[in-house]
Amino acid sequence: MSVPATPMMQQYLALKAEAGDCLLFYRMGDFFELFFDDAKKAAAVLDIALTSRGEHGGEPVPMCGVPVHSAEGYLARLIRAGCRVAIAEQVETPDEAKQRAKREGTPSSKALVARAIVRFVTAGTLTEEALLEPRRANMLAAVCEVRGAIGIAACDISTGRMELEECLPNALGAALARIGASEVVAPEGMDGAPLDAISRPRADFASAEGEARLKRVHGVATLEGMGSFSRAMLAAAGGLIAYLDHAGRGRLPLLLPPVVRSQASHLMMDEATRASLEITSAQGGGRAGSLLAEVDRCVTGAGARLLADDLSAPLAERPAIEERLALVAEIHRDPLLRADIRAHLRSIPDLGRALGRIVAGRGSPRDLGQLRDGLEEAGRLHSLLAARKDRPALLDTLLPALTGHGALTDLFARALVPSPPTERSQGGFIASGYDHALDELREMAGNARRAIAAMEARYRDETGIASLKIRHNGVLGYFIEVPSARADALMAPDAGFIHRQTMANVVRFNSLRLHEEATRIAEAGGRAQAAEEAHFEELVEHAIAARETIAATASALARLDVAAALAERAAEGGWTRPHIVDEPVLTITGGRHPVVEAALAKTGVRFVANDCNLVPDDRLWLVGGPNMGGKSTFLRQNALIVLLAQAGSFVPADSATVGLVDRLFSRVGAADNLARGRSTFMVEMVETAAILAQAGPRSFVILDEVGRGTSTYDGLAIAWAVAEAIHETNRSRCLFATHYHEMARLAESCPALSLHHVRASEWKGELVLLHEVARGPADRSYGLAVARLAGVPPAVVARAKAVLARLEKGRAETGGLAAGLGELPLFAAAAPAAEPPRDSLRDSLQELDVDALTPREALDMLYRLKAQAAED
Ligand SMILES: Nc1ncnc2c1ncn2[C@@H]1O[C@H](COP(=O)(O)OP(=O)(O)OP(=O)(O)O)[C@@H](O)[C@H]1O
Repeated sequence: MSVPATPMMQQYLALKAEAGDCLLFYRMGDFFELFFDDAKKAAAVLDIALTSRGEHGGEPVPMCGVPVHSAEGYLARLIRAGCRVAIAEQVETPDEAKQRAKREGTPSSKALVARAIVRFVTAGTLTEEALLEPRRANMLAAVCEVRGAIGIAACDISTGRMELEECLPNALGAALARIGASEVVAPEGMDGAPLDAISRPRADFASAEGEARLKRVHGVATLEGMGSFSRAMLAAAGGLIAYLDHAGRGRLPLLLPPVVRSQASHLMMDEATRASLEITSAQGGGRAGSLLAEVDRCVTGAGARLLADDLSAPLAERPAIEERLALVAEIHRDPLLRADIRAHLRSIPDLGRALGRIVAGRGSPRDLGQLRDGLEEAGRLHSLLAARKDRPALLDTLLPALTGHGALTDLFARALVPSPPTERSQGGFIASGYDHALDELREMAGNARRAIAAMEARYRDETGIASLKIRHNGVLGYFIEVPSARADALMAPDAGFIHRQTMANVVRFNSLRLHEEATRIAEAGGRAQAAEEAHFEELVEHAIAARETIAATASALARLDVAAALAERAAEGGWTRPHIVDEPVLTITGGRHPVVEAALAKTGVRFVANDCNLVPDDRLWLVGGPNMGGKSTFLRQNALIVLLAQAGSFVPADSATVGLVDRLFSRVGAADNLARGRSTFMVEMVETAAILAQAGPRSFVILDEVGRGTSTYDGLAIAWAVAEAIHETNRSRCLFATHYHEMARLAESCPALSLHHVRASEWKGELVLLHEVARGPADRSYGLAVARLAGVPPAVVARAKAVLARLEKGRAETGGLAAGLGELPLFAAAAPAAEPPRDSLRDSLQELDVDALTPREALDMLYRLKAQAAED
C-alpha cells in the first residue's frame, strides 16, 4: 500500500523535478537540506553526516544539511567536485503562508511555506567572491555547429567579458583548450561536443534567436555597431545567454558587448602543444611550475587574468605585438615610473568583479565603495601618465579609459562612508550629510540611545543598585538587568518595572520609559534602514548605467598592470626586447628557459644560456647528445621565447629576432609523457600526424624524441621520415631532439638541416653534462654514464658495457644501423611509396622481436628496405 506523500514531500519532489540533475538545496529555516540520492552524494563529497528524516514510500528518506550562513563554503566544494546545485529558497514567511492558507481555506496549521528555485549555481555561473579565484578568469563556453562551422561563445560572467569565435570542427579542441572553460554547454545531440558538455535544448541555439537575445541584452536595434558576427557565432551566443537566463532564473549577469576573436590574428597552438609547454598550468595540473606562474608579477587580479589570456593566445600580427612591446619597453626603461604605476595599481580593487556582482544583483555597499576607490585611483593614475611626453601609442589608447568618472565618483564619495560594510541589511553605509532626512532619523535614534544611557544612570540612583545595566539583545530588545539578589526591589508592584525574564544570576525587566525610547530607536532605525536601502538601489542604478565605461576602465587598468608586470619581470631577469620580423627566422643569443632557470637558481645552480639560429637555408636543427644533457630544455626555451615575444613580452635572452610564427607545435616523445598518463605510442603518432598536416613555412615546430615510444627500428624509421617530411614538405622552422645517432646522416641529403648536440664530457671517469648546445653531431650517447650517475648498480653497468661493446662491434662490421639510409631517395621522391606493400620491412619488424635482432639481421632488413624503396 502506498502512503501518500506529505505536502512537504510533494513540494520537494516538484522542485527536484525542476532541478533535474542538479543537487537540490531545499531551504528549511536556517538550513539547506538535501534528500534521497542528493543527500548521499553531498554527504560523501562534503564529508558530513548522512541521516534520515521521515519516510517516503515506506522507506526512510536519506537526508543531510548545511547551515545557510556557511553555505558558500559547501557550495564551493560541491562545484569543485563537479556538481551543479539548484537553490530552492522560501519565498514567503511562515506568517504569509498562514494568511495564504486562511484565504485558500486550508487549516493554517498545515500551511506550507512556498518555495521556489531562485538560482542554479554551476562552475561557469559563479559571481561570489568567495567561490572565485582572484587571479583566474572563470569561463563559461557555449558551442554549436551551423552548416559545418563551429560557433563558440565564451564569457566570464564575473566581469562580463564575452568573446565570439568561429572555427572548423577539427579546431574545436584547440579553441576550448585555450579558453579553459570551467563549464561548456552544447545543443543536445551535437556531434563532436566535448564529453563533459551540458546538453541544452537545440532551440536555444537558433542563430536568429541568438541575434535577438544579443540585441535585447544590449538594448540595441542592430548589432552592426558591435562588429560582424557569423551565424554560428550568433547561435552560440544565443545558447550561452539562454543558459545564463536559465541558471539565473531570469536575472542575467553582467554581459559586455561581445568581441570577435579572429583565428588569423593569433598564434595557433593545439591542446597537446599547450600541455607540453606548460603555459598556464604545469604537468601536475596546478599553476605552480607553469610559464604563467614564472612570469606573473601582476599586482592586481584583473592583470593576472589578462596575462593568462595573453599567454594562452599570443598574437600573430606585428603591429599589435609592437604596440604591446613599446609600452613594456617604456615602463622598463623608467624604473621610477614602473614603481609609481605599480603602487597605484596595488591599491585598486577588482573593479570588474565588483561591477559583476552589482549587476548580478549580489552587490554590497562594499562593492560600491570599491568602484568609488578604484575609479578615483584610476583618475590619479591618469594624471600621472598624461603628464608624460612621447607616450607609446598603446598608452594613448588606454589613457581616456582611465578618466571621466568624475560625476559617479563624486556621487559615491558624497553618498558612502569611507569603508562601507559587506552587509547591507545592517545599514550605516550612507555617509552623513548626504540625506538630511536620514541624518534626522539617525539623530533621533541617537538621542534615544543617549536617553537610554542617561536612564541607566538615573535608575542606578533611584534603586541604589550600582550594578544595574540597560542591555540589548535580539530576543528581548532593550531591558534592565540586575543581579538576582537585588531583584526584589524591582519586583515590587509599585516600582514601575515589568518582569521579563529570570536567569541563573540575573533578572531582567522592562519599564514604560525604556519601552518608549526603545520604540523610538526601532522606528527611527527602521525608517533609516529603508532610506539607506533606497539610496543603495539608486547608487546601484548609477553603477549599472555606467557599466560599459567602468568595464573599459577595468580592462585598461589590467592592460597597464600586465605591461608593468612584464617590465618588472624583464628587469628582474635581465630580459630583452625581441625584434619581430616577417622573415621566417629565429635568431636567439644567450637564450634561457625561464622556468628551469628559476628552479635552478633556487638551488644555486647557474643556467647555461644557449644560442639558436634558424634561417631559411638552415631551418631544421637536429639536436643530439646524452640524456639529461638539456635537449628538452633547449627546445622548449626557444618555443617559450617565441610565445612570450608574440604575447608582447620581453624574453629571457641576450638578443632575439623572432620571425612571426603562425602556428606553434610542440611534441614530446611518448616516454616523456608518462606523467600525463598519455604514454601510448598511438597518441604520439596522432599528434605527429597533426603537425605534418598543419605546419607550414611560417610555423615553428619542436619535436622531442618523437618515435622513442616504440622499438628502435620503428622509432628510427619514423623519426627519420618525420624529419624529412618537415624539411621537404612543411618547410617549418624546427628543432628536433633525438638520441638516434643514425639520423645524423640526414644532413647529407637535407640541405637546410644541420646537426647540433648538447655537450658532455667525461672527467676522471665521471660524466659531466655541460648543457651547452654546439654545432656538429653528438659523438656518443653516454647512456651508460647517465645510468651510473643515476645509481644503477656497478655490476649492471659493467654488464651493459660488455653488451654495448658487442653491439658496437657488430655495428662497425656491418656499417652501422643506418648504413644505406643515406642513399634512400629523399622524402619527396619517396612519397608515392608512402603506403608500403604488406610484406614491407616495417611489417616484418613489427612481427619480429626487433630488440632481439643481431646487428647483422638488422642490416639485412635495412638492405631490403632500401631495395624496396628503389623498386617503388
Ligand atoms: N641550459 C641548462 N643549464 C643548466 N642546467 C640545465 C640546462 N638544461 C638542462 N639543465 C638541467 O638538466 C636537466 C635535464 O634537462 P633536459 O630534460 O632538457 O635533458 P634531455 O637532454 O632532454 O634529457 P632526456 O634525453 O633524458 O629527456 C634539467 O632538469 C636541468 O636541471
